[in-house]
Order: sequence, then C-alpha cells, then structure tokens
Amino acid sequence: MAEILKCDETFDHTYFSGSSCAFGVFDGVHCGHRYLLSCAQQTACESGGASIALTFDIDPDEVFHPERLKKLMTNEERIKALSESGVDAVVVLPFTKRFSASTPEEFLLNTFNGHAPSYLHVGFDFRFGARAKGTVRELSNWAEAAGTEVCAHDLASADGAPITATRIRLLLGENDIAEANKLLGHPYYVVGTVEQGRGEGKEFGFRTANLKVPSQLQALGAGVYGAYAYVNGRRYKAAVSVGVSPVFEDRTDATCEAHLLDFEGDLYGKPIKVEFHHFLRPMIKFETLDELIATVNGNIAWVRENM
Ligand SMILES: Cc1cc2nc3c(=O)[nH]c(=O)nc-3n(C[C@H](O)[C@H](O)[C@H](O)COP(=O)(O)O)c2cc1C
Ligand SMILES: Nc1ncnc2c1ncn2[C@@H]1O[C@H](COP(=O)(O)OP(=O)(O)O)[C@@H](O)[C@H]1O
Repeated sequence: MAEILKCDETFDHTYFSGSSCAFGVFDGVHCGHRYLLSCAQQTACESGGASIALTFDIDPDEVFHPERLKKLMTNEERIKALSESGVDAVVVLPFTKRFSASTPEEFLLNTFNGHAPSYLHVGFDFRFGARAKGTVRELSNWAEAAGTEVCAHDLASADGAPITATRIRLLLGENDIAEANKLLGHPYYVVGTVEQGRGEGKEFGFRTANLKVPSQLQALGAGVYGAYAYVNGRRYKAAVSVGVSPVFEDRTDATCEAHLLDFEGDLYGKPIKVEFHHFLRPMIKFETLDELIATVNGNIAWVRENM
C-alpha cells in the first residue's frame, strides 16, 4: 500500500523532484486510469524516481456542479484504491474554490512549487485551472521551461470504445454488471453502514442488511444481484436487491438490501462492503407475499450454487 500525502502547508514539495506523476481525478480507478498509472510506474522505473498518483481530495464537480454530480466511488475509496494500484505514493491536492480559480500558470506553480516532476502523464483531454482553461498545450509550455516531459495519452479502449467513468456508469445503469466490472478491472462495490429497516425480513425467512446509498453514488440500475458482502474482513455470498422495494415503497427508504448467506448476528451500525458480480433479474412488484418469498428464496439458492 502506497503512502498517502496531503499537499498542504506541511508538504515537502521536493518530493516531486525526479518523480513520474499520473495526474487526474480517477473516479472509479478503472482500467483506463490503471493504464495511466502503469505508464507513471514505467517511467519511474526507467528514471529511478518515485511513481505518484496526483489527485484531488474531492471531485471538482462537487464544487462546480453538485446537482449533476455522479460518482463511482466516494473520495475515501478512490484515494484508497489509488494507494493500492501499485504506485509509490498518492499525493492529494486540496481542491478549494480559490485553488481552482487560479490561472493554469498559477495552478502549476502552486502545485509543484518549483519542484517539477520529470514525467507528467495525463489523458490527452486533461483540463486544469480556472474554468478548466488549461489544456495539454498550456501544460506542455510550462513543462518545457520546468524540465518536465508531458506524456499525453489516448484513452485506453476496450471493445472498440474508450474506457470512461461515464461509459461504466451507463453500463451499471443498464444492469450490465459483467461488462462494467470488466472495464473497471475490479468488481463494482458500494460501502455503507447497516441501518434499521422494517424488521419484516425475519418473518419472511431471509434477513436483509439495509443500506442507504447516497443518490450521487446510485449508479447501479434497480434489480437483484449475486454479490459478495464483506463484514469485519470476512466474505459472505449475498443476494442483494438494489433500488427501493416496489412492494414496500411507501414504507422503506433503503436503496440496497443484502441477505448474507450463512451469516447470523447483528449488523446494525456496522460498516459493510457489497461487491456486485451477477445480475439476476429486475425488481418485481409482486401481487402476493408468498410470490415474493418464493422468488427471493430462488435467488438465494442460485447464489449458493453458482457463486
Ligand atoms: C435477493 C432479494 C430480492 C428482492 N427482490 C424484491 C423484489 O423483486 N420486489 C420487492 O418489492 N422487494 C424485493 N426485495 C426486498 C424485500 O421485499 C425486503 O428485503 C423485505 O421486505 C425485508 O425488508 P426489511 O429488511 O426492511 O424488513 C428483495 C430482497 C432481497 C434480499
Ligand atoms: N444473514 C443475514 N443477512 C443480513 N442481515 C442479517 C443476517 N442475519 C442477521 N442479520 C441482522 O438482521 C438485520 C436484518 O433483519 P430484518 O428482519 O431484515 O430487519 P431490518 O428490517 O431492520 O433490516 C440485519 O441488519 C442484521 O443486523
């Protein structure tokens, strides 16, 4: 696991000298991002410097477009995933309105403070600085004087199209978890704290740990999935419904309900990670409870046999 360094007043900017940085927000830490990170590792290996994932503490859209913000991961998970990607360090820039209002030149000066990296890897469409005015051209002009080699990469592709967070979100919205996981390079997951529900799962014969996924993180389309749930470092097979249950929509606000196979105990207030692997079926507005119970038991049996 790489070091995570906050680029605040205590940060020693000499750390950038001789390094290879991959620069971006990296929502999802998907295969396209991993390609860019591996390029930084490659040049670091050749030049003998550190490989760094250079990112922001928040998604800039949280400041500029909170109303349309959609994310694949929380900021904490994103920074953790970057630290596990194989780079030597993750350097986290605090994204403030003031910082983002700086011109491209000021932005680069503030970020590196006279200690430019040897290599800077970005996607060819990388934008930075006030109103995202800085492009690879501004970056290259600055880099020439600073002694940095800018490597602007085409977006890595899969199945004939670039891998982007937007493409992955669309796949998730269409329940295509298999293709989304392929482009992510890891299973899509959500994390949360288990909340109290209506307490009816017990009567139905299958208890469900209820999570409220914040709307910005609701990328996965409604439906029933085969998943793995992680509790206290242990992995359990799980049958999971995503989206508000249409049978109980007036009485529930849970957006993710997980039945953990072969688990007994209390999960209320505990953190849980649910990792999605198979789409089983859409949500159904059942006419009777017996139908609901029989269908869910069938889903649980499928998970037991196939996962
Ligand atoms: C694998 C699984 C599939 C489910 N499918 C549906 C469904 O198709 N339609 C629906 O209305 N609710 C569905 N549910 C939600 C259950 O009705 C809900 O978990 C149950 O009412 C227990 O709620 P509680 O935990 O709040 O007590 C499903 C739950 C699970 C675990
Ligand atoms: N196998 C299991 N899967 C999920 N939750 C379980 C399981 N066994 C026990 N639990 C506990 O039971 C709770 C769910 O019970 P349930 O009757 O569905 O009530 P609620 O409506 O509060 O979710 C979970 O939050 C957890 O604390």
